[in-house]
Amino acid sequence: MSYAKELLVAQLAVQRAARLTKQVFADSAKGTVSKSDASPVTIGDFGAQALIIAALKKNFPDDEIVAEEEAAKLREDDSLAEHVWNLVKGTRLDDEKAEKEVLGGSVQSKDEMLDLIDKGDSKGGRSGRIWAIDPIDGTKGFLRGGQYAVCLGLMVDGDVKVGVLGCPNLPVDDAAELSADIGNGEGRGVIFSAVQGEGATSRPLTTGALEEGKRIGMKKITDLSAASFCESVEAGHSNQGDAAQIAQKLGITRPSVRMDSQAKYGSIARGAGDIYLRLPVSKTYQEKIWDHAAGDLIVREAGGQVTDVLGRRLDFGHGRTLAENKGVIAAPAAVHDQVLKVVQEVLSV
Ligand SMILES: Nc1ncnc2c1ncn2[C@@H]1O[C@H](COP(=O)(O)O)[C@@H](OP(=O)(O)O)[C@H]1O
Ligand SMILES: [Mg+2]
Ligand SMILES: [Mg+2]
Ligand SMILES: [Mg+2]
Repeated sequence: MSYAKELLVAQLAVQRAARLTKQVFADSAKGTVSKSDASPVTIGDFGAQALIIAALKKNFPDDEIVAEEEAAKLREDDSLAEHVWNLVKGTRLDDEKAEKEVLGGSVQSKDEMLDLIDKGDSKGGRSGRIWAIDPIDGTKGFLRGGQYAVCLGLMVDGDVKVGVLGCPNLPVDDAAELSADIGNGEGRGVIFSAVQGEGATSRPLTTGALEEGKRIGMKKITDLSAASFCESVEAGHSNQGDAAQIAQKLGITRPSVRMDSQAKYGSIARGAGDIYLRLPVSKTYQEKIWDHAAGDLIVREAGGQVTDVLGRRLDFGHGRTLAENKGVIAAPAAVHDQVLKVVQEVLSV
């Protein structure tokens, strides 16, 4: 199997980071601060990013990393940094051997943690090995008590080769009904993974990475009117009015399931939902590569097709953003063209 070591490290790194985010999710104080674009970041985002980068630097010291967060806010506020440091030093896998031998054990000091967080500052691009990290995707969902995902992808020369999504609040059961609810938390926590050319799998977030995942696949739909749509919860992230018109034109009567984060990609990849639409809300917003790299590969390896609203494949080689794409349409390969056509009619593109 290709990229076996990368996959193992990525799965374990996501699993460990998700232990940290789950702890923050359960705590009432999430240490939220506002970023320059007014979006939120929490101690969970910082801590998870530090742990993932520590594991990547130990195993692949020469690889570049594009990660969402930076340590500046923590360097300005020592009590916030201390809070994150307590989480980081207290989080390890149960499997001691995997923790030490694969992930490289704990981070040594608060300063090392801050430096690690800042190692995610690569400009990205089309050459070499570059990891994309979203330590908590769907931070707003995370704060609301909804879905969120810990996301990691490896790109080689601009192409996503390995994708891992840890979704602590999705059901383990691939056959569970599509819903954004998190219930009482029982039976929850799943990792979706894919390696290019080798299919996509899911397995419980809590078991060791040595356990084989189960193959997942998109649902085979012939009648689009019976399809279910997945969309963002946040109206500011995707145009919900346009999506409603598209659904209507396709004859879809079921209401969209609104779910935060790349949990949407994972959900359609395992056939719990059918179509994920992310429709541009502004002319200027550029999607970030860490919001899509893992999900794009997982859906394509599960039998789906992912393009932007102009029908172009997502291009991860343009730096930290998907500068040459607008919006996202992810659907089973057999019906993607049909969906794209209606999207273009409604958006007049
Ligand atoms: N105006 C906008 N349009 C599209 N996506 C946006 C956006 N503003 C923020 N986002 C992104 O939407 C992501 C969440 O996606 P979703 O809406 O599917 O839950 C955020 O990830 P983070 O939560 O990691 O910051 C953020 O990067
Ligand atoms: Mg964010
Ligand atoms: Mg994100
Ligand atoms: Mg994030």
